Amino acid sequence: NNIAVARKAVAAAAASVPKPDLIVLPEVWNSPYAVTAFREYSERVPAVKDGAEVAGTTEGESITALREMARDAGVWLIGGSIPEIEDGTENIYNTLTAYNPEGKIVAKHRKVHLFDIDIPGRQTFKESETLSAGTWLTSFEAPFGKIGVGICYDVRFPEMAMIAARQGCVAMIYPAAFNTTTGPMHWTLLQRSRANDNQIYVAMCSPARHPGAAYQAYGHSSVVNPLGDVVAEADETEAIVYADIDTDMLATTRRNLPVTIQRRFDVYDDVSK
Ligand SMILES: NC(=O)CCC(=O)C(=O)O
Repeated sequence: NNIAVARKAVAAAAASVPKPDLIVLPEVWNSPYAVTAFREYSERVPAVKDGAEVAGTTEGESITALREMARDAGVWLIGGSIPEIEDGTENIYNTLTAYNPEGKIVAKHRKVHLFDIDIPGRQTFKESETLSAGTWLTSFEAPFGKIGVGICYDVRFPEMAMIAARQGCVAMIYPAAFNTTTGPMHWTLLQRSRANDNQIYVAMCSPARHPGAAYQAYGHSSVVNPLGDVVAEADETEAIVYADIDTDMLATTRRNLPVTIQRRFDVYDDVSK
């Protein structure tokens, strides 16, 4: 089943030399990516406050498995996302959890921007038919730098990445599942845009394409550096991609092209007005 596949992939990534500090899984890896499946595959996810789990909350089997994967491999893990069912409201969210090498949850993000699009004859999807939207932005501190997270369609909203960069994040990481219509159009462009605008690393991790699936994932997990160069990219088949987060390279980019300190917030009006 999918938990066994994820376990094997995390163990394989962790066994590579040099051993990675951080491993990332894709969006909705424990369920078909279908609005009709989210409730059936949903699980409880512990609450997280100020980077620590709130004691006494329950969790489903995928969360328990993700803890074990992080702990067994001794790595930081962004555990992709799974459908979450919320205690009390029974609302469903598309929820990401991140773990430290002790298997403790350090961040919980609910997809803020729901994927509701209609490109006639090509791609129609309406997450809001069964999902509710998250209401907060999420980042966590790790020894290799502060990491901001979003989920898939969140990458289209530049404000999220800009806020993360301004709060000191060195990377934005998005578990994602674009499709064969919007993937070729925008998958790479969006990552390069978020990276170049903010001079940070940007990574997106996708499920591999599955010929039998109703939703054809684009694949192409990739990593883009602060100059906007693609430094690692898979194709549409199952793969593990590796890249370094080089904070010296990030600093050099910002020194050579100092846009991060040249912004004119005294001239820009508040974009939300
Ligand atoms: N799962 C998603 O949010 C898909 C987003 C997508 O394909 C896009 O084009 O944006």
